[in-house]
Amino acid sequence: MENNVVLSIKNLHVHYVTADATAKAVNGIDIEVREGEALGLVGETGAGKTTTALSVMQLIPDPPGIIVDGEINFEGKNVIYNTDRENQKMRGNGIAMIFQDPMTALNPIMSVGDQLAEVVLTHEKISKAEAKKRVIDLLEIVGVKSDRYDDYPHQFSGGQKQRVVIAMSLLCNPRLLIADEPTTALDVTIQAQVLDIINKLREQYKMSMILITHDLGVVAETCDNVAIMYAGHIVEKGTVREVYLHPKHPYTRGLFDSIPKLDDDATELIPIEGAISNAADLPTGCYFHPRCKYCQEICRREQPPQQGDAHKFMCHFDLFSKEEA
Ligand SMILES: Nc1ncnc2c1ncn2[C@@H]1O[C@H](COP(=O)(O)OP(=O)(O)OP(=O)(O)O)[C@@H](O)[C@H]1O
Ligand code: NI
Repeated sequence: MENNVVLSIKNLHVHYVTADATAKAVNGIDIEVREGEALGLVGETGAGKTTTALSVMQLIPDPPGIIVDGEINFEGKNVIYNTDRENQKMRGNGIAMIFQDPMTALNPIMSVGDQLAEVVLTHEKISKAEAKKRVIDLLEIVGVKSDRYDDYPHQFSGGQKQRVVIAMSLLCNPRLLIADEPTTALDVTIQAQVLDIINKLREQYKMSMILITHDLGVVAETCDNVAIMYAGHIVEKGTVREVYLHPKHPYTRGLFDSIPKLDDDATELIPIEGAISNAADLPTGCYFHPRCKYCQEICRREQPPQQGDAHKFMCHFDLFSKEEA
């Protein structure tokens, strides 16, 4: 693998095609994730974050979803051409995904211990006793006591369920964890605990991670790099430090301006003025232009180029570098 790149997405385009509309959910994004790196993927609702994650997992519902163009290379292999069997293997011990709602991952009519053991047994040739031991050990690590092995999902609180799901996603030592708003459904105090667990395990297992969230504070605490997504584009990306200290895209600026203080608890994004564009009816030129207070004629006409090297942004202008100098 070149430079320890675990995941490399190139020029990915994903549409949802229905009888009366084509929603252009992802419109040519590039993402790279290295060994051990945590990348935050941030953007308002409808930006295309989950679609990106599902594309990597090869779980886009088809129909209506279609990967129209691009590459998704995981450990050097384009997963778009995977067979079902290869996908199963990849989801077994290559990439794991944690969904926002833990119940999508848990079977309500099977005890938690049994379903986790089953995950291990379908992917590895080990004995039932060994599988059970692995499950109990991992449940302990995420803070679920072993005497809950035979309990059913409905007997767990929301936070406990999400711990179980985290344990489940790590059973087969994935190289990449995709966490899609893993704490949104939880109380604030529980959120911090769950993030702590994810962080510790990530270090312990040297996992890479893509963390999808609306919460810029969570990204600051958890991630090395950040990608800001808007209407199916990555409009800005770089190290958390660079992007937070020197945001270069008007949209990123807007996101930070909408937060009272970064060290405040209220880091949830407050929507900036105007609504995100309808993916089935995207504007001409720069997709952000209808909401941009710096909009010029060229922005209505032409899609902006990518600027920058390590810190990239997609804009016709470089509006904020001067004021910093
Ligand atoms: N199954 C589907 N059929 C049709 N359109 C869809 C489908 N799933 C998503 N879309 C559309 O694709 C676009 C991107 O949706 P996606 O769920 O990827 O956004 P997101 O960034 O994850 O948003 P959120 O923060 O709300 O989870 C939206 O316009 C959405 O309406
Ligand atoms: Ni989503």
